Amino acid sequence: MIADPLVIIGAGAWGTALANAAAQAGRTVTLVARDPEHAATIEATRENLRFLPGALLHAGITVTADLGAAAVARALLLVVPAQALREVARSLAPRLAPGTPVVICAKGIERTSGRFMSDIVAEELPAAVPLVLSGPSFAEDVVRGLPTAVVLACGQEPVARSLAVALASPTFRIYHGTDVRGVEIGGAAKNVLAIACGIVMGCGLGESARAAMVARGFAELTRFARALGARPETLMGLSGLGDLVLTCGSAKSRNFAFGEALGRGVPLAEAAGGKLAEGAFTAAALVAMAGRHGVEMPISEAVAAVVAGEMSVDEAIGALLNRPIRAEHEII
Ligand SMILES: NC(=O)C1=CN([C@@H]2O[C@H](COP(=O)(O)OP(=O)(O)OC[C@H]3O[C@@H](n4cnc5c(N)ncnc54)[C@H](OP(=O)(O)O)[C@@H]3O)[C@@H](O)[C@H]2O)C=CC1
Ligand SMILES: O=C(CO)COP(=O)(O)O
Repeated sequence: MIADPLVIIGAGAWGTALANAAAQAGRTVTLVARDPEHAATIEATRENLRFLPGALLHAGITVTADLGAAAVARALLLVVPAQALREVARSLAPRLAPGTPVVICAKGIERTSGRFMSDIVAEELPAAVPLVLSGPSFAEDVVRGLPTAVVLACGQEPVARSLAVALASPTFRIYHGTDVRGVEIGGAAKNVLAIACGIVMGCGLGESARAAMVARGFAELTRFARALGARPETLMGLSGLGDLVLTCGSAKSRNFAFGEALGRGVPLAEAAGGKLAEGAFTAAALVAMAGRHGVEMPISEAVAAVVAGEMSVDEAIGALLNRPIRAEHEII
C-alpha cells in the first residue's frame, strides 16, 4: 500500500511518538498540531517540549497546524483524545479523499453518546476506511525506539495487513487483524481498569491485590467484549491483556497515576495532575453499555462511581471486597 504522505492529526505525546515510529519505518510524515504556536515550536526545536520532552523528532517529519494537509494524505492517523475525536473527524470530512484509511489511535468511548471511536469515524467520515491501532505502547518508550508490539485492525483485512507493513519497524512491531470492535474495547476498558489498579496501589493494598484486580478486570473486560460480539482471543492479545498488564503495572500510565493519586487521598479535581486520564471519561459510558448488554462489571462500576464523586475510594473498595463469594467463572 502507498501510505505516503502519512498525515498524523494530534501533536500530543502519542502523535509525536507515532510520527517518529512511522518516519523510522520510512514514511513521509506530516504531523498536525492544533495550535500554530505549538507547531512552530516543534518544527523549530525538533522536540515536543510540551508533551514529550527529551526526544528529538526524526528529520523527515514536517510539522504544521494546517488541517488542509489532510487533503493529500494517503493514510491518516487520528491521535487526539477520545472525547475530541468526533469534532476533529468532522472538521476533516470536507478535506479527506474518499477511501483514505483512517487509523484511530485514541483509546476510549465517547461520553455523550456512548459510541465507540470506529462508530464515530463511520458517522463523521463515511467515505473513509476506519482502522484501530492499540496495544501496550507508552509514547516515551516508542519515541526512544524501545521495542514493543501493537495490533492494527480493519474490517478490510488487506488494508490492515498492508498498512501494518507500511508502519512497522523492528522495534515497532504491528500485528494485524479484522476484529475492530475487540481491539477498541481492549484499549478503552484497560484505561478504566488501570485507574482501579492505581487506586489499589495508592491505598497501599499491596501487589497481591493488584494482581487479583488485573485478573478480575480481565474477566470483566472479556465478558463485556464477548457480549458485544468481539472475539475473545482478541482480548487475550496485545490490545487486551497486553495493554492491561502494561497500564495496570506502571506509574508511567496516566490512568494508573490518576488512580494512585486518588488512592493517596488527592482530591478528584487534582488527581490527574493536568494530564489526560482517558479512563475517567470512559468509565461511565462503559458501565452504561455493559448494563444495556446485561454484563456485570463491578470493578468498572466502582471506578465510574469514584470518578463521578458518587462514592469514596474506601466505599468502592469495601463494595468490591464484600461481594458474594461465587464460583470463579459463574458471572457471565
Ligand atoms: N501517550 C501514550 O503513551 C498513548 C496514548 N494513546 C491514546 O492516544 C490519545 C491521545 O493521547 P496523547 O497523545 O497521549 O495525549 P496528550 O495529552 O499528550 O495530547 C493530546 C493532543 O490532542 C490535542 N487535542 C486535544 N483536544 C483537541 C481538539 N479538540 N482538537 C484537536 N486537537 C486536540 C492536544 O492539542 P493541544 O495541545 O492544542 O491541547 C494535544 O496535542 C488518547 O486517547 C490516548 O489514550 C494511545 C497509546 C499510547
Ligand atoms: O495506552 C497507553 C499505553 O499503551 C498509555 O496509557 P496512559 O494513557 O494510561 O498513559
